[in-house]
Amino acid sequence: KESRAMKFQRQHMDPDGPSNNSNYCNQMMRRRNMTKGWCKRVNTFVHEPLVDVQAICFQGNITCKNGQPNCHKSNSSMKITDCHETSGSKYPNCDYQTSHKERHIIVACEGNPYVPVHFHASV
Ligand SMILES: Nc1ncnc2c1ncn2[C@@H]1O[C@H](C(=O)NS(=O)(=O)C[C@H]2[C@@H](O)[C@H](n3ccc(=O)[nH]c3=O)O[C@@H]2CO)[C@@H](O)[C@H]1O
Repeated sequence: KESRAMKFQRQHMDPDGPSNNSNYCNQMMRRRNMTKGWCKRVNTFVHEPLVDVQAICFQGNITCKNGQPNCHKSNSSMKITDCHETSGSKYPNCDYQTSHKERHIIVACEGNPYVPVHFHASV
């Protein structure tokens, strides 16, 4: 069974990306298994080293939108790609808009070791 930490890495980590093509999201959403059963509507990939994203758990602690106390905001902005399902997207042909950005990211952390388990938002 996939751990929540590994699920976070599968869904959100791409240190070597992004290849600058507009098809990045269509490729990566399939490759990372987020188009099975339904098209995941929104997903962000982070293009920073895993250790830098794991370090966020020890940076700015903030309350999550859902009231949980275990969210953390990155000190610095990070290279990310936001994937948003297009209006024309129809399962199983999931279609995404690819947007490369630099943003501070907010993750939720859990466990021992205390690691990211949920991508909350980018600001
Ligand atoms: N405090 C917590 N502590 C620990 N765990 C917590 C906590 N809170 C939730 N979980 C858990 O996380 C799991 C999960 O999948 N939550 S999810 O909201 O659906 C994920 C969102 C995110 O993947 C994506 N998104 C969204 C925005 C964006 O910019 N970029 C972007 O990628 O869209 C998804 C839907 O929004 C679920 O098991 C929930 O229990």
